[in-house]
Amino acid sequence: MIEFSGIWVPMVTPFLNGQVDLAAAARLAKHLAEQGADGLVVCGTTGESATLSTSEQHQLLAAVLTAVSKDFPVAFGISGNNTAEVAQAAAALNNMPIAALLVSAPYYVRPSQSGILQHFEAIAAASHHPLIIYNIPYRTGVTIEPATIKALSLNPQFVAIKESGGGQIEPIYQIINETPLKFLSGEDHLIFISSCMGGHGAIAAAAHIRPDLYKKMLSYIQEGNLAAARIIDLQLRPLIKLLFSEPNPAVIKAALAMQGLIHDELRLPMTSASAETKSKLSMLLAEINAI
Ligand SMILES: O=C(O)C1=N[C@H](C(=O)O)C[C@H](O)C1
Repeated sequence: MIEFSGIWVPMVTPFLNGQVDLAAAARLAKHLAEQGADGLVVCGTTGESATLSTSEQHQLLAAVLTAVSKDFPVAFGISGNNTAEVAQAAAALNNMPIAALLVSAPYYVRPSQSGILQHFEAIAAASHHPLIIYNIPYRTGVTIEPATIKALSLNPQFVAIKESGGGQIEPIYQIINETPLKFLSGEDHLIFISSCMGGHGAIAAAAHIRPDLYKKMLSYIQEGNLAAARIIDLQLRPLIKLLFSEPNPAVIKAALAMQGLIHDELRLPMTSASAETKSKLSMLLAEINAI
């Protein structure tokens, strides 16, 4: 039984000379599992999935699934703004041993809440996998309102939500208290707060670096030791801020390159972090013993 809780890492996609670096992806997946991540997401936002062909996405998924143990959960991100195509893409993954699909709202076209509901229902009908709803309005252009999330949660195929709603507290309360969904923060700087509110963890790109610290913070919160959890939160906060100071995943890739895990390469239109950010980054990584 997969627990959709704890600290999941939406993996970057390593590149080498313009190609997906499958060996580095496998190495990174293994490293994150050994460092204590509770699960991985392949082809999330951080995975630059918008620049990957379907065949590259599937090869990447296969490389990651082969690198980790059979019972280690790996979710896969799908998105799109043509419901029939996204449902077809979901159905194509029905035989893959993945833990769940992470599905964002249709981007760019700004549908009504009824359209969003029907989009998710069509994907659920096409898929044999559990689904994680991904609410990220600053990227898609549309918010999945709490009422829509509640309606979707009546279908047990929807198991969790990754909430990146910009930090408004009221929807977080409503989702945690009025739906059976596992609440996973998609706002890395709000993991402490949302977990104190009853959230179940996070899908956090920042947790590429020292996932063990995020897990420790979460278990202190669950034990009611808020003072100890706050110390970790305060320790992580400057790094989280820097990791998102340039378009993600530039700074995270720079950090992983400093750790010797991947090459510091992105696909256009994404670009590498600036030299100034990299010099601040090496200091902050050293402070938390990450390099
Ligand atoms: O890929 C993800 O999943 C995440 N992406 C977010 C973003 O870049 O918008 C950040 C979050 O940590 C997880």
